[in-house]
Amino acid sequence: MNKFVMAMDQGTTSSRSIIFDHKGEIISTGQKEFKQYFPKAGWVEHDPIEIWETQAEVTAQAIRQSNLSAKDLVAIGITNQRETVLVWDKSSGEPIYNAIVWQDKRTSDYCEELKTAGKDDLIRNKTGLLLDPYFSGTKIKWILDHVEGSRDRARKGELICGTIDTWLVWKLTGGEVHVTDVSNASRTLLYNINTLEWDEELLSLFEIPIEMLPEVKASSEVYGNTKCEFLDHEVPIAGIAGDQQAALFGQQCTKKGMVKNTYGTGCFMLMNIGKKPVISEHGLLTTIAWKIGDKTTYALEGSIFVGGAVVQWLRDKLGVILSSKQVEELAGKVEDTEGVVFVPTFAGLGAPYWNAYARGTLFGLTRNTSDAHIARAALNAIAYQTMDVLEAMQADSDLEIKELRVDGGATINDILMQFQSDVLHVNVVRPDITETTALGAAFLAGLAVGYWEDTKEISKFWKKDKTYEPNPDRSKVERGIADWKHAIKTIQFWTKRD
Ligand SMILES: Nc1ncnc2c1ncn2[C@@H]1O[C@H](COP(=O)(O)OP(=O)(O)O)[C@@H](O)[C@H]1O
Ligand SMILES: O=P(O)(O)OC[C@H](O)CO
Repeated sequence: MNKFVMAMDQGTTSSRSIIFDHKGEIISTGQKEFKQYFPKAGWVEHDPIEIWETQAEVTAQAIRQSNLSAKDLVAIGITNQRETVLVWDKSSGEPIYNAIVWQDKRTSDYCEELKTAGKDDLIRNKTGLLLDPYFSGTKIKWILDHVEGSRDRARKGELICGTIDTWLVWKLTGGEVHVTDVSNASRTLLYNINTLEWDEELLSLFEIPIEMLPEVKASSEVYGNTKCEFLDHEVPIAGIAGDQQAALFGQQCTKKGMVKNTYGTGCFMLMNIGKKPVISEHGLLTTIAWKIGDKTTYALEGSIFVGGAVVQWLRDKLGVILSSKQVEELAGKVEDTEGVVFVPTFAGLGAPYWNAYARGTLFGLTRNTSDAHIARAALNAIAYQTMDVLEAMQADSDLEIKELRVDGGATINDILMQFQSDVLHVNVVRPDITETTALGAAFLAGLAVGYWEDTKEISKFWKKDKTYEPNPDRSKVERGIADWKHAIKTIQFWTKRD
């Protein structure tokens, strides 16, 4: 078939557009990093215009590179960094404030207030989430509280809001379509995952006018056609999913009990739990994986805020490596960390501990500690955090996980992947195409327009690249795990709330 599907993958650090063929293989890719803004300690913002412009640029780039035109695309699927949210003027299209990013902690104190007021259970039962600044709801409230007159304007329907999928669809359709999908809505703290509706009680709690929210749709359907100059032909936008849910779909974890972990800026482990939500008792989130037709699939999720970002920190702040790739060479200079434990909680502790105030800490330094030990400890920390989440997931689901499918930028690192398998004592399997997030969005879009018939057809495209098998000798790894658990307890103890 001489037609193709494009996925737009708007991530935390870069915008990507990828064209796939009918076999799910990559034809071309455009990618561009954009600026991160850190206006205060714990605050993270993106410029929505830069997000849109980089996405437009990489889309044009991917089309150019493939020698195709927009006419050759049957559909576009959108996948996005989740929870990051913005508010904009409906008539002018101007954002009224920067997008507040998922990593941003400015609403920590407000979340604590709500916890003290006993709102945890209400939130958990309706949304599957927790009171943490990670999610969009308190960020929207912050914008409405701080941009003068904005709440009134929102009530009058002059201002609208959305996560990044909503912003991109709105821009792509020339301001005509204001929608999101269930997977993104389920990250806002405002969406009831049982009734599949915006929840009035929560909207009133956060003082967010319903008029400003997008319409919530399935993850695989035609939302509208593109109307923008860099695409010389109208293309249906036919798939939307948050990036971690898209990766679950791209990894073909379509059966209950299947699990994937994505190693990007953060790490996100998701388990397909089937057609009914299960509320976690071990610090995980319940979220909507996707909705296809009238069938909603749910997932349990463990969100780790700092994954590959610790490698960026070694590169950009510590300066011990020049590129992320070099971390493997540096860490490979030593056999182990010599007792150094690095807990890189630069953005608070996520699952399963949830402590928004925790900050990064290095333990066990000696006169012999070198940059190589710290680099190795940084990689180990990614694996240990994943272990904590997997333990919680096994406890919640009563399932023993035998295989972990992995993807994302950091899975290229053999030291990390082998250590991950050793620590978890399960096979870690990396697929041929590690761009599973984009692939998942492409699948959702292609299914909606009949490019692929059903999930059975696309399941054939998942191919294994490499399996990392655990080392049977666990003596050394057990010692490291004990040190890690001790470090996590110490961090919780040390954390100050001023
Ligand atoms: N060889 C490597 N070893 C470990 N981490 C790496 C390596 N190469 C890239 N990374 C990390 O992977 C992340 C980028 O992965 P990606 O999937 O593109 O993330 P995102 O979608 O969050 O932007 C960065 O945080 C980077 O530091
Ligand atoms: O952009 P990523 O890949 O770092 O993903 C971010 C997550 O969606 C945050 O929940």
